Amino acid sequence: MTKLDDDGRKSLTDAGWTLVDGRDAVTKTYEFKNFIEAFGFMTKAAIWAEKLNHHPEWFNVYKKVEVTLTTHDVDGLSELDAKLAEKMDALAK
Ligand SMILES: C[C@H](O)[C@H](O)[C@H]1CNC2=NC(N)=NC(=O)C2=N1
Repeated sequence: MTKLDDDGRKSLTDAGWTLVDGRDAVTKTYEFKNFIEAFGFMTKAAIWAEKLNHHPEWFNVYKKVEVTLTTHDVDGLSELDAKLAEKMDALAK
């Protein structure tokens, strides 16, 4: 697996993901209507994460879910982060 190229990084930031300081990773905070919506999103995202064998770092408080994506295997962003980000954005709609 290789690191995500510049076009891939631009697509992520265009989609509202923010590059993390001091780390090759992106982050986004989703806010839902309530805890059930937030947890429903996490449940669906978890199934996709297993399917892709690529797992988010995330933190949930009530209706907010903070997600950070990076690939430990390449010590930075990879195509898998782009794929999971796209999936999560679709699930959060
Ligand atoms: C052995 C297994 O395939 C790896 O540990 C997978 C699992 N999930 C993963 N998730 C993430 N975010 N990065 C990885 O490098 C990664 N590697």
